[in-house]
Amino acid sequence: MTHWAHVVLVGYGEIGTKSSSVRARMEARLRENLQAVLDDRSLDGTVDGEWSRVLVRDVSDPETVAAACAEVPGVVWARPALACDPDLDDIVAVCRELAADHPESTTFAIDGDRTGARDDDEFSGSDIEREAGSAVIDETGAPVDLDNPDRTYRIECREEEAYVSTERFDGPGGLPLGTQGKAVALVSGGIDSPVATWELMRRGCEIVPVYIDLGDFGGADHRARAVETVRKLARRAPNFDMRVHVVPAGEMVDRLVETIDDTRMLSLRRLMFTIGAEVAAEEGAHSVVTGEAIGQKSSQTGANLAVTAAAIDYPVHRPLLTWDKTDIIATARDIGTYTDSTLPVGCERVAPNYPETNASLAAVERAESTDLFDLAVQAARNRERV
Ligand SMILES: Nc1ncnc2c1ncn2[C@@H]1O[C@H](COP(=O)(O)OP(=O)(O)OP(=O)(O)O)[C@@H](O)[C@H]1O
Repeated sequence: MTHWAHVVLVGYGEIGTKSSSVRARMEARLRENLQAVLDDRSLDGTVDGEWSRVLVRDVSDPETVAAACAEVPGVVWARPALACDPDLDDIVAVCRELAADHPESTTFAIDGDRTGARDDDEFSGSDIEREAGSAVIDETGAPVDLDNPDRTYRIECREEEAYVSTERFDGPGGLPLGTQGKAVALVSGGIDSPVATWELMRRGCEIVPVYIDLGDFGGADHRARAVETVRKLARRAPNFDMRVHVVPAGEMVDRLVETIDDTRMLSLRRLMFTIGAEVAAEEGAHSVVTGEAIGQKSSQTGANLAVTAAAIDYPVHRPLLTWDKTDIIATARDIGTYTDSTLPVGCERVAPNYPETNASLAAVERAESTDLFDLAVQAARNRERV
């Protein structure tokens, strides 16, 4: 009787290219983040570490655990697998087991590897492929298709243990969250800013989410939408505090609308960046992130992006700068923020009738009174966490 256990294998990409000390640190962080997601979702599973692999043991629902792992930054793929002794007969027996639910009239391939030290007379990766292949044919009668198989039996035989899997969940790649410092993300709850926030998370940045309440020009439903999109993202990082910093900026916006006309939207953006920079200074973040894309709106022409970023000394990161809207929407759907982002919210227009598309920094600055920036900083300091 072959003994096997349900596990989930987790593969990562870029972490593997790091020096051994960086890699050890990143792997440890990834393990911690994965365990936090499983615990947060009350899924059975203990994250265990092995060289160049992260493995989840003691799982009772391998598919759900693998799907959850595949949501975590740094993960390239997750596979529900059966683990057995690194013995050819055992591996073949496990393949037979998995072949029991081989879908009818579908083709297959075996992709087998053997790693680690072994004697010359021991079995090789090709032996695994040949023996496992015959077993699957024997069980199912299914035809082999090495180029475009419907199902691949992936077998990894290591020194200590072998793993057999037929299913793969693709992850987001990137780096483990918490390895690249903190970034302030300006989150409006629209379609773009949650995607931009996610891009920074995906590259390992801890996020300080900031929603700017525009007073009469914003509204409770606007804010609820922003908070809900951040909550969706936070499910992927429950061991980080992603409560939203809500900045009460009604007075600042009223003053802006009273005093500035054509260049108002650029000044609004500059005030938002000022708020972002103030929060970044207080929270120890290295940058401010927005969902802006070149040419998407009048305030986002190339010239205008330069003018708005000049308001602060912190770098303004715009990960969606070159993305087309269709790609942004596809990612928003993928990460689960799209539905909340598209809830209709009523809000008054801050935009003037003829917004400037090609402003000079000097012209924008001339129209701005310094008390506007004081109001921005004050609003940032009066923020609340929700
Ligand atoms: N009320 C707000 N609070 C925080 N950040 C905001 C707010 N409004 C806009 N931003 C930031 O400024 C960027 C550009 O603003 P814009 O008016 O184009 O946003 P939007 O269309 O309302 O939302 P999104 O860009 O998220 O789709 C946003 O991507 C976001 O980073």
